[in-house]
Amino acid sequence: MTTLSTTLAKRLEDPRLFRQYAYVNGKWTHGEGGREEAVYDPATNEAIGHIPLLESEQVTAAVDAAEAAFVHWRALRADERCERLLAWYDLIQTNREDLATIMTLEQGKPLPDARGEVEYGASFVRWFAEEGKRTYGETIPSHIPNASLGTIKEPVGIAAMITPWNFPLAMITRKAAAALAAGCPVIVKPANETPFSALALAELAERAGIPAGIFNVVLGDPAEVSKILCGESRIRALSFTGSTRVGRLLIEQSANTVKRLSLELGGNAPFIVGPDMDPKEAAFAAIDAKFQTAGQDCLAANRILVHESIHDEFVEHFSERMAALTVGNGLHSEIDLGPLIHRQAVEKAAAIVDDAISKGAKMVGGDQSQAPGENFFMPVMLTGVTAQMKVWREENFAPVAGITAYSTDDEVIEMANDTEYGLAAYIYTHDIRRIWKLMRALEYGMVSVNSVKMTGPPVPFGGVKQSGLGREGGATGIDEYLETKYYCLGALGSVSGS
Ligand SMILES: NC(=O)c1ccc[n+]([C@@H]2O[C@H](COP(=O)([O-])OP(=O)(O)OC[C@H]3O[C@@H](n4cnc5c(N)ncnc54)[C@H](O)[C@@H]3O)[C@@H](O)[C@H]2O)c1
Ligand SMILES: N[C@@H](CC=O)C(=O)O
Repeated sequence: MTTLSTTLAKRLEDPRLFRQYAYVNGKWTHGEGGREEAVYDPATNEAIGHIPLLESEQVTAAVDAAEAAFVHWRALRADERCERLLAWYDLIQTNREDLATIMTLEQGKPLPDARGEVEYGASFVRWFAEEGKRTYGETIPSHIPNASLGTIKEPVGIAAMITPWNFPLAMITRKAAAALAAGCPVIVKPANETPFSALALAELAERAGIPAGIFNVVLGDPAEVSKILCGESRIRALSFTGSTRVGRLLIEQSANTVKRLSLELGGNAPFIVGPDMDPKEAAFAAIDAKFQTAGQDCLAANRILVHESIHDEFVEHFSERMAALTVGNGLHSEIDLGPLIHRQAVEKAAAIVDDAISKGAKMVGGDQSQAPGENFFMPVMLTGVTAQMKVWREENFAPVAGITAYSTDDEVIEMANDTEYGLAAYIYTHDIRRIWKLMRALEYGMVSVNSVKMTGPPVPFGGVKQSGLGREGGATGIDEYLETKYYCLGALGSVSGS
């Protein structure tokens, strides 16, 4: 195995958080076939480390380990699991700076954003540590003489998690903490672009006293590993965050084993600005909603729909503010946008911009000769975008903002809903009737009114249409990992009220 890269070695207070192995059954594991893959810092294209690609038997060994460990983990009291999860939470917080550094190096996002993600990811661990103590069943008024009826909640079983590269830590903790709190062992397959955050979480889980076999990280060829996880009948729940394309594939592959599926898929968020808004305030909010994580966010405001009466002023403020955004290596200070994850993402963004221009959109910004490296993409504003353009139809996952004008509420509702996606939508207006009308008519799982920030542990995060199935976080997030067992206790004798 290749040695720790000098960049990382120098930067971490605790170099043991940087692991270049898979983590199976409490052991750091290399690939038995000798296959490995390099992981690159997208800002510099420097290899920051290597990961092993496990053989299929090694992935199956993770399932064996989880199966064996399940017996003990589910038997713990909820408050005992809570304590381990809180210890994990504390360790994540204590090692925040190292975790943020690892994340910036593998994902590219600016260090302050990476610190924010570590906090955000940790917050799910604390939330579910507590929620695990509240997995109540029900008492059901009986319709059967002399019987008592009710439900209890039981862990669904081994849960597999396949996670994306854009939020390499929080997308794991939002799933894993819920499953662990429910009493389920977990097998995580992170994106190969960003495995080191997942492996650091495993190191901290071990230190927190989470037993061997309960939190596993498998690495390998994504299609190969996912096929095994989907086809494994002992894995009872599969939680995936990623593209709708891969989500569809996983649904197909899981059909034979009839698993519980939780899918957090792509988004194509509309950002609607009403005629009563201050165009500057709305433009600044739209900038925040579009350009975080360099636009590589499922919540990114892709289609900005502005009332015609304030459109031109809005566009002016938007372009002024966009021009002030700084693009560079996320490790440097005062950076707003880091690189895209790899060169293909840059090429895809360029193709989306070219397509829009060829169909009549006007471009502001986007002088790519100013890009500080080959994976960087300078932010672009496109005005006059239409439903025929890729920028409207596809999730661009890049700093490309499409803006267009509308004239009536009914028109903007139709425009906003004109997509296969239904994850999140933003509304900016202070008119309560308009807010209510739009909020009810928008076909989205989450609607945020006059606020860019909408997520956090208490929130049922998830989409409708082809943006996914199920909800993560909130009071219901743990249900994705619980089965309801109904019981009927018969022949109890006659008890009044039974
Ligand atoms: N709804 C949400 O909560 C949410 C959150 C974050 C990201 N996302 C979505 O994730 C996407 C970006 O992430 P991404 O590019 O990593 O997504 P992706 O679908 O390409 O990859 C996600 C995961 O699937 C794996 N994968 C890739 N190809 C596979 C295959 N053929 N078979 C099985 N697994 C495969 C990857 O290794 C990774 O672990 C965007 O569409 C974004 O909207 C959604
Ligand atoms: N920002 C999202 C992740 C989407 O890419 C979240 O908060 O979960």
